[in-house]
Amino acid sequence: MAIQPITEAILRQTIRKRPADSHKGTYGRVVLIGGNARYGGAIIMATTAAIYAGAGLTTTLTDPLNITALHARMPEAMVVDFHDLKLLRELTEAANSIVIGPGLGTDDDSLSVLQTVLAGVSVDQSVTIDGSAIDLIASHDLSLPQAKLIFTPHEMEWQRLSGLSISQQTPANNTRLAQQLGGIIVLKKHHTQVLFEEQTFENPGGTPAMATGGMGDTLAGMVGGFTAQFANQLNAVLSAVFIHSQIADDLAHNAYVVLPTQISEEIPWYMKQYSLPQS
Ligand SMILES: NC(=O)C1=CN([C@@H]2O[C@H](COP(=O)(O)OP(=O)(O)OC[C@H]3O[C@@H](n4cnc5c(N)ncnc54)[C@H](O)[C@@H]3O)[C@@H](O)[C@H]2O)[C@@H](O)CC1
Ligand SMILES: Nc1ncnc2c1ncn2[C@@H]1O[C@H](COP(=O)(O)OP(=O)(O)O)[C@@H](O)[C@H]1O
Ligand SMILES: [Mg+2]
Repeated sequence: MAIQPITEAILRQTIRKRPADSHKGTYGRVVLIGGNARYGGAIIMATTAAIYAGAGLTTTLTDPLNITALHARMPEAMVVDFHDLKLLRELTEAANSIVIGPGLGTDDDSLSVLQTVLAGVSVDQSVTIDGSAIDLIASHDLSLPQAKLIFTPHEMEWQRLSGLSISQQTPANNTRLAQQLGGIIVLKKHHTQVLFEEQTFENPGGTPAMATGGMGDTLAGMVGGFTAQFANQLNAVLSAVFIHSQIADDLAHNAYVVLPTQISEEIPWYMKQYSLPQS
């Protein structure tokens, strides 16, 4: 099947005016898990993006070293030590949308956290698997749960997960491996592709001004926020991918580099535009 562009029509269908008679419970409970002692910034950026993307309630499970920093930046988030596996399991089970992996790391503690999360998720939950969580699944050949799975690998992570070297990552090979894996695959690169069943979508936007650590962590948080709010999971993912790079392209008109946290701050303004009736 031909590769389809992600269009603004998909965003207008997805990001709708909020009903007046609604509350934070209406817009989803997102749980984000990641940020070890070395990569605290990754989970702070993912959490920031989920909140700016409109998640109703956001809880982050991370290394205790990151708790003060995260609270200082985003008091909207609830924050818990991810070493408490009992609480991790309880909070994960109560979420609509789970994001695991930004800055999680790949040591034994990170593996226990990931295994606890994967063991506790159910079919109705959206689970976004990013960064270190992709690497751990690939290196330990972990079995995947029945859930609405979304993988967000860059090309190197896709190589580890699929076994396809970057030069072998052709549309036909990617589709075959994506179908074997199941779920939605966001293959991040210049002109990111989103693969779902037999369909492949391509993001028309994106700029090398985005090549800064934390840009993918920000996308993962946006995907968490959008999948928690918007029922059609594929459209939620496509909308997150599109807006993420659209903001960057707009900022890059006048800036040589765009920071991930700058993207997050712009998300609500862009969502508003897509929610308005077309004149
Ligand atoms: N501030 C922070 O705490 C940050 C933490 N990070 C976390 O660090 C962990 C390791 O992730 P990394 O991605 O750095 O490490 P990886 O070792 O998985 O991949 C990075 C390398 O892959 C190669 N590569 C090839 N094609 C690529 C593509 N299309 N896009 C990106 N890289 C490509 C690049 O040479 C790059 O050095 C993740 O958990 C991630 O979330 C990163 O997000 C960076 C920022
Ligand atoms: N040259 C580029 N063109 C378009 N998008 C880019 C470019 N460089 C990076 N990006 C985007 O930035 C993000 C990088 O993701 P990732 O490598 O996971 O970052 P990190 O793990 O550091 O947060 C992806 O969404 C990718 O599409
Ligand atoms: Mg990444």
